[in-house]
Formats: sequence, C-alpha cells, structure tokens
Amino acid sequence: MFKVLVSDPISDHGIQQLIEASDIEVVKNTGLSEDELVNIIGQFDALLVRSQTKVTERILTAGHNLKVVGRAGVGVDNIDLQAATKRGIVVINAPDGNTITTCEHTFAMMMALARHIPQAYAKTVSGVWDRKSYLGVELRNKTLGVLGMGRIGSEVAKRAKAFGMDILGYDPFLTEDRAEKLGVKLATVDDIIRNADFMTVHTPLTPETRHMISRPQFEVMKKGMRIINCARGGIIDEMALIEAINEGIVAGAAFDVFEQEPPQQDHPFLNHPKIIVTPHLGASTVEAQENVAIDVSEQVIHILRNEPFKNAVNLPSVEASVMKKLQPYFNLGEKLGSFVAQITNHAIYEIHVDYAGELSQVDTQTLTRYIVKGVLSRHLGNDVNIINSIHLAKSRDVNVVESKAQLTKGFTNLITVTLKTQNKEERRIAGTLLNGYGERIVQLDKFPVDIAPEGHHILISHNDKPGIIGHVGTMLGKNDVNIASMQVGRKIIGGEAIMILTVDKAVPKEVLNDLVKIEELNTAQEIVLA
Ligand SMILES: NC(=O)C1=CN([C@@H]2O[C@H](COP(=O)(O)OP(=O)(O)OC[C@H]3O[C@@H](n4cnc5c(N)ncnc54)[C@H](O)[C@@H]3O)[C@@H](O)[C@H]2O)C=CC1
Ligand SMILES: O=C(O)C(=O)COP(=O)(O)O
Repeated sequence: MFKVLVSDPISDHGIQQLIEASDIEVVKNTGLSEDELVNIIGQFDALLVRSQTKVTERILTAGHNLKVVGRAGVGVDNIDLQAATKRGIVVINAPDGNTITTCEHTFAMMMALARHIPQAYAKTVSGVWDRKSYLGVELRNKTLGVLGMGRIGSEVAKRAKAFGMDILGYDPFLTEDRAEKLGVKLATVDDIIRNADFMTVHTPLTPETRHMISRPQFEVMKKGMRIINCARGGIIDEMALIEAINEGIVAGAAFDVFEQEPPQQDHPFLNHPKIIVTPHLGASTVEAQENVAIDVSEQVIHILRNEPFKNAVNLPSVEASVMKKLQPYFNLGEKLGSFVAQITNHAIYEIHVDYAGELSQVDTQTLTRYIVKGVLSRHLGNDVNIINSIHLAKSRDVNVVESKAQLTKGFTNLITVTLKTQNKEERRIAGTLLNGYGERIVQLDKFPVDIAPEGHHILISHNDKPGIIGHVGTMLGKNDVNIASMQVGRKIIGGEAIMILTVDKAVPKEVLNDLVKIEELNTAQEIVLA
C-alpha cells in the first residue's frame, strides 16, 4: 500500500482518484511545521503540496520512502529541487491547470488598479461617499508590457487585445512568428520600461528574474506606469517600487505575491494608498484547484505504479512524439549499462553513449539517464534511478558523454555504450531492438554476438580451440546448471574468443572457479540482468 501525504489545502474532488485507488492511502494533514513534517514524512511514498509547504532538504532527507513530490500548481520554488534530484525523488507539477484562472486574476488586478476599486470600496463601506478621489484611467489605447510570454503571459496578452490595448511582449523564447500570431509587438525589457502604461510580469523567479525591475529600471521608466505582479514576489524589487511610487514614477501597483509570504504586518505595501494586494490568490478558483489536483494526482498514481508519467520538473522535458520513440529502448538501455558495468573491473571515468540510426535524430537525454542508471546500479543498487543517475555520475567525477552517428551496422537503431576507466580498460557493448525479436545485445567489446538481455548469463573468455564448448557444457551439467542458449564470438579461427551462456538460474561461485580450470579457458564471470 502506498501512502500519500497531502500537506496543503488541495481540492478533495481533484484528488478523488487518489482517494479511490485501492493501492493508495491518502492522509490529509495541513499546516504542519518543518519539524512536524520531518517526523512523519518517513512513512510516505508521495507528498502533495501547493505553495505553503516549504519542501526543504531536511524534509526530503527524512523522506526515505519518498518517490515523488507533487506540486498542485506551477511554481516549484518552495521545493528544494536539487535536494530532491540528489535523492532520486521526482518532482512533478501541474503547469496547465491554473493558467486561465491566474490570467483572469491578473486582469481583475489590472482593472482594480485602473479604477481604484479596493480603495473606493473600503471608503464607501466606511460610510464616506467620495467620488472625486478615485478618478481612474481606461485600458483602451494604453500600452501593456508583458514580461514573460509563457502560458499565463500569452493569455493575458490575448485578453488585453479585446480591451483595445497595444501589447509589447518580452520573453527570451518569444519568436517574431509567435508574437505576430498573438498580436503582440516583440520588445525588449527596456522598450517596455520606457513605453508601457501598464506592465505585468509572468516569469518564474530565477536568479535572472530576481529584481529584474529595480532602481535602474525605475529611473528610466515611463512616468505614471501601473505595475502588476501575479507571478512571484521578488521579480520586482519591493523597496525600489515603494520609492518609485513615492517619487511619482509609478502611479500604482497590484501585487498578489510577495518576497516573503505572508508579508510582515508592517510591510510597506499593506497600507500604501496606491498599492492593492491579494494573498497569493492567483490560482484560487474552484476550477483551477480541481484541474491542478486532478493533473497531479494522475501523475502521482503513474509514478507510484511505475508507469510512464509527465510534467517532471527535475527531468529533461521531452516532447510526447520523441518520448514515444525513446520509450521502447528504456529497458534495453538500462540492461546495456548494467551488463557493461558488470564486466568492467576498474574505476570508470567516462560513460560514452553513441546513438546511431533513427535515435541519432532525436533528443536522447532521457534514454541516457536509463543507461547511466544501469551502469551505476552495479554499485549503487536501488539508490540510483533516472532522476538522480546523471547527478550521481557527476558527483563521482564520471563524465557522461553522448554522441550521434549515422553508421548503424545494418540495424535501424544502435546504442553503443563504452565505459572508459582510469587503467585504460575500455569495455563496450551495443544493442538494438530487432523487429520481431525484441531487445538484443549485438556486440560485446570487439565481438559480434546475439543475446537477449535478460536473466543469468556466464561470460567466458577463452582461446578458440576445439573441445572447450563440450567441457563447459559437461561441467555445468554436472552442477545442475541448465543452459538455455549459447553464443560464441570470435574474430579469427583459433584466436581470442568469448562464449556467452544464458542459464536458467544463478551460478554458484565454485562452479565459476571450476570453469577457469579448464585448459584454454581464461575467465568465467556471471552477469545478472534483473
Ligand atoms: N499568483 C499565483 O497564484 C500563480 C502564479 N503563477 C506564477 O506565474 C508565473 C508564470 O507561470 P506560467 O505562465 O504558467 O509559466 P510559463 O513557464 O508558461 O511561463 C514563464 C515564461 O517566463 C519566461 N521567462 C523566463 N525568464 C525570463 C526573463 N528573464 N525575462 C522574460 N521572460 C522570462 C519563460 O521563457 C516562460 O515563457 C510563474 O512564476 C508561476 O509560478 C502561476 C500560477 C498561479
Ligand atoms: O501555481 C503557482 O505557481 C501558484 O503560485 C499557485 O500557488 P497556490 O497553489 O495557490 O499556493
């Protein structure tokens, strides 16, 4: 039975499928402190959060059963991604479910800002009928600058057009074509600062976006600008903004998010007449909360059941069409890595993976993670998975190098894994998927072979002399080791050769020791491909 902890308020309706799953127990316990979480997290396989729970390294370390942290929303800045990756815990989010809701909140804020709605409301309900203090501005014919034209920024731009606004958009990934389709003029941050009447930010908080609007930007800003932040506290420098408002550069600001949440009671935004605030409500609608909870629950179930999943934040993102091409190779890749690692005797400094054929045309990073997992699992066992395999290799000074080649040696696809060691030992394995035959190992070091990569194998190196095969067969028979198949690889008659036997069960050490006593037989080793 898997145990899932829900530590923030997440829609019950949205997590229904988790609640109903017969192999999953859901525990809802919100508002816990870090210490309280550290104490209980060890029992759980999955943790579901929104933005309140700070998923720290301490919590992740204590979560020795944790396989996944699911974020019912977009931003994962409350989760220590590095620590999760190090521990092989997959972090997933629900990037699409709250886009429209947050876009609509941004609009609500923009209109409230243009017409002083919160201030006017407060005055009216206090009994004062004040019509002259709240002269507003129209949105029509105003220029809106959008910083960050991702999901939310793009939706804001679309709606702003309906309001008759001119839109300047900046995003490092915004192309002319896409800008044109959205009816947005491609701009720089500087264009926006100097020309916009309203500016809204929709980027994540990164080292690059932290304080991207600060004193130097306010100094050259168009006078009277109104600023909205429904993305992340810290993108706009809060103290520099207060100064700019007090100096008359900025006419007003609407903030849903803060550098520290909740802000201190004496935070200057909380009683400023020109600043309106909401308590991080961007994603808080019935619809969005259901959407994100459904999305994240679905993926958590997949992860717990070891099924393919999407929206992993600490894995390279791969298009569905590419994933479809890669997926059939995951098991083969891991087995190739595992096999070649078992025959390598010295410390590895490089794992070189070469993709030939169709695989050379696609982004193979995810497949490489499986291969590296296979290699490292020889010594790290279950501590390695595809989330942390690259990290674990790097932290052991093992380079992971990918190359792409067209030469497939007659196969549609060929994966060649070479392990290089400090002692100049270099071991190589190659495999492919053969139509109708499935996964095959087709090369081992310099020898062409044909082996199904599963179960128990004995790898023998010997000199190509008559009678050896017979000796080996007899000795294994005597020890009750049944041979399922046998492959012999050699380059020249009478030269160095290898024999790979697939056997039905584990081979006792003594039998391997006896095998090497056979004349002309050099080494005998068991390879296990689980
Ligand atoms: N207030 C709330 O409750 C909510 C806040 N958010 C936040 O809104 C923000 C945007 O969310 P989405 O649109 O879903 O994300 P997204 O990933 O679709 O878009 C973010 C965009 O920012 C761009 N970007 C990154 N660095 C940039 C830079 N230096 N300058 C300009 N653009 C840059 C990216 O290229 C990307 O296109 C995130 O920070 C998210 O956490 C999202 C949902 C609810
Ligand atoms: O999805 C996001 O990035 C949000 O900021 C929403 O946060 P919340 O789930 O409402 O705590």
